[in-house]
This record gives sequence, structure tokens and C-alpha cells, in this order.
Amino acid sequence: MSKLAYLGPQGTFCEAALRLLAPDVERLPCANVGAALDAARDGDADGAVVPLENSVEGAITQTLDELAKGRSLHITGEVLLPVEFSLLVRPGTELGQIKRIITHPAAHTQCRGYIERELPGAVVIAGSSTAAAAQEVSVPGSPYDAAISPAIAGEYYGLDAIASDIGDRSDTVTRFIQVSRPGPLPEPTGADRTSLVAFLRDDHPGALLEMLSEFAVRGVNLTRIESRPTGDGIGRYFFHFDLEGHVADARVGEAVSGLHRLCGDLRFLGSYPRADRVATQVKPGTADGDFDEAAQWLGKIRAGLA
Ligand SMILES: O=C(O)C(=O)C[C@]1(C(=O)O)C=C[C@@H](O)C=C1
Repeated sequence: MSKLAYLGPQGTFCEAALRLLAPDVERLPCANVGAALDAARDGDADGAVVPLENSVEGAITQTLDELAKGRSLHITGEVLLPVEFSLLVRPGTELGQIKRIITHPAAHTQCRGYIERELPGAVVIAGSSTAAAAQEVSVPGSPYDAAISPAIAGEYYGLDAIASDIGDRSDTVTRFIQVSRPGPLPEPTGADRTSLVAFLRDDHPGALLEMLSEFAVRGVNLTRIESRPTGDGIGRYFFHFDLEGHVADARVGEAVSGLHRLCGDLRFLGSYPRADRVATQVKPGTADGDFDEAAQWLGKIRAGLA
């Protein structure tokens, strides 16, 4: 049976995402995103499931940086998970007694309104995950009074939900990805996404525009772009791109090759089916057949036949 690492412990949103992506695998809980990805890199697991972005909080930057800088991993699938937060306490704790709350920073951001309204004097401490926070609260003598976690974590760690659905928005969604060591790519489905990380060769006016032009002229639609600091000084960035289509599609393959020529380093992070199954809209003149026809035409010109 194959094994997938994930951000643990038992009861995280990440575990719920893993169950949706791969219901019948062994699960390996890890202390943080980096450890889950390393388990996949080192072969301790066949792959990993980690959060990538949230509809309110935005990118999960640790995941972006790990995928860009660590040993190469490929995304093979994704899932969109609605996230709903509960305020979990040891049985008997009342709202007025809550002074110290622990949760994952992304969960804190999404519940800020509730905390300011209902628990204005409470401090919020960062935990490694929402379920790790619940586990901390369950320890006898814990310095924390409450955890912001998925309701299921309350069941695992013997805590009561003193409030439910406390997120500032009820429609929040987190996008999780499944990754594995590089291997054969998932087949194109017509509703695919491709992810890339681009490092500039040198900084100059229009460098980002040049990269974006590679997509624009071939009718490739971007679904996400993110700049991240390289760490080499202020003003030095690299870029994450998500785009519609599969690298096997001619327009995507040509755009990726174009970007490779432009960039100091281009890391391919995978082509995989979109969770929402939205089919790629192909602009006239950018279908595979159009690229084939153009290549044949060029061949004839070069051979002096047209
Ligand atoms: O702590 C968890 O339960 C996670 O799965 C991590 C995570 C995140 O990194 O954004 C996932 C979804 C929520 O937005 C809060 C935390």
C-alpha cells in the first residue's frame, strides 16, 4: 500500500484533504510542511499532501519556498477543501476564561473578526497546525485555554466545541496539492494546470513582462502568479506561475520552452488535473493542430517548397 506524508497530527485540514485525494493509502503525519515534503523526497513516503493557498489568507509561503528551493518534487493532483473552524476547549471551560488561544497562523488570520469581537483580550499563539494546537490544549496543565481547529480535532483530542463556524467568511477554501518525486506525468485531461517556478537571469526593465509575454502570445491563461524573495537581498525575487493547460499541449510546451530560454533557472513543478475540472478555453490559432500546421508550413518554406 502506498504511503503519503502530510501536515499532522491526526485531525488537520491537511489530513481531510489527503483523504479526499487518496482515500486508500497509509498516512504519515509530519510536524510541518518541510518535514512532509522531505519524507516524500527521501522515500520515507511515496508522496505528500500539503496546503498551497487559501482563498482568504493567500499563498502558504512555506510550501512555495520549499517547492522552489528543495530537491525537485512534482505536483500530481490538487483538491479544494472548504475550511470551517471551531473554538475547542477542555470540558468545563467557559468563554470568559479564555485568555490564551493556540492555532496555525493561517487559521488565526481567517478568524480575526471573531476573536476581536468575542475574545478581545485574548492572545493568539502560533501552533504548527490546527490539530497540533488542539493536541496542546488537551494536555493536562496546558498553558493554552483554547484551540482554533477543525471540529474533528475536538473528537480526536477530547475537547468541546464552545463555538463553531467562527471563520470571518463561511465560504473559505484551501487548495491542497499532492506531490511526488519526479516521474511520468499525469495524462492530459483537457482541464489541467501546470505549475512553474522562474528565477530571473538578471534584473532589467521589462523582465517580468518578457516572461508574461511567453504566455500571452500563445494564448496561455495564468491562474496564479506570486513573487517570493530569493533571500539574497532586498528587491531580489523569483516567481511562481500556475497556468491553464498541460505541458503536453503545444501552446504550453512552447511557452515553457520560451521561458526556459529567458530564465536563469526554470523549475517545472508539474502538470495535473484541476480540482474544479474547468476545461481550458483554447483561443483560435493556439490548438495543437494549429502549431502542427504552422510547423509544416515552416518546413515547406525552409525546403523551398512554398
Ligand atoms: O493546520 C491545518 O489544519 C492545516 O491543514 C494547515 C492550514 C494552512 O496551512 O493554511 C490549512 C487550512 C487552514 O487554512 C489552516 C491551516
